[in-house]
Amino acid sequence: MSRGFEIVSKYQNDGINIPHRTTENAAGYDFESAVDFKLPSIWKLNFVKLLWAIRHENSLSEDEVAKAKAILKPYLVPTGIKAYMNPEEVLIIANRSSNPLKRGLILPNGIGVIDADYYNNESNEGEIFVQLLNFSVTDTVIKKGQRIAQGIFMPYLLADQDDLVEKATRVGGFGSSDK
Ligand SMILES: O=c1ccn([C@H]2C[C@H](O)[C@@H](COP(=O)(O)OP(=O)(O)OP(=O)(O)O)O2)c(=O)[nH]1
Ligand SMILES: [Mg+2]
Repeated sequence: MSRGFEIVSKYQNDGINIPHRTTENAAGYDFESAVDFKLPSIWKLNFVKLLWAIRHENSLSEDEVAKAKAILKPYLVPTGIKAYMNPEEVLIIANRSSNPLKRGLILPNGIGVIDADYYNNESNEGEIFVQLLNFSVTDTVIKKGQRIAQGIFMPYLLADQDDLVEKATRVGGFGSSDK
């Protein structure tokens, strides 16, 4: 086995491009968005009211809480891509440097960790998603095919105590191993 990318079944006929490097020595394979989307600016949130309520222990209405949660919740950008790799390798998803500068986009998880056993998992076939938040003052529009993040394959090391805990089989992502 080696490492590489495949298109997830449901996107087979959607014109998805396999992640690619743009220059000879680029470390990152650029991932494109599989959809058009608009990310609202987080400043649409009424921070003054929110802070006032927290400071003065006034409770917010259910509507206000729901709106705040919706705006502050990271958007999961589908890529239509899955990645296979050797067991002791990982794919690190990192932001593009131009994202915060030009588009106000950050990865709220810092980096994304794509595990080798995420590939072809039973719940979503191992589709890679990129978490994004828009901290700029305007909404950001991203078109299908626009590059949104980069993936870097890396080897990882095991700790001496690794065998002490029995390992489960991965069934999905985003908290699927929570008890
Ligand atoms: O930006 C990301 C981060 C993770 N994942 C997928 C691949 C990864 O293998 C899986 C689990 O990620 P992680 O272990 O970081 O998240 P978790 O919250 O610990 O979820 P789990 O309980 O499923 O391990 O989710 C993505 O598609 N994009
Ligand atoms: Mg995990």
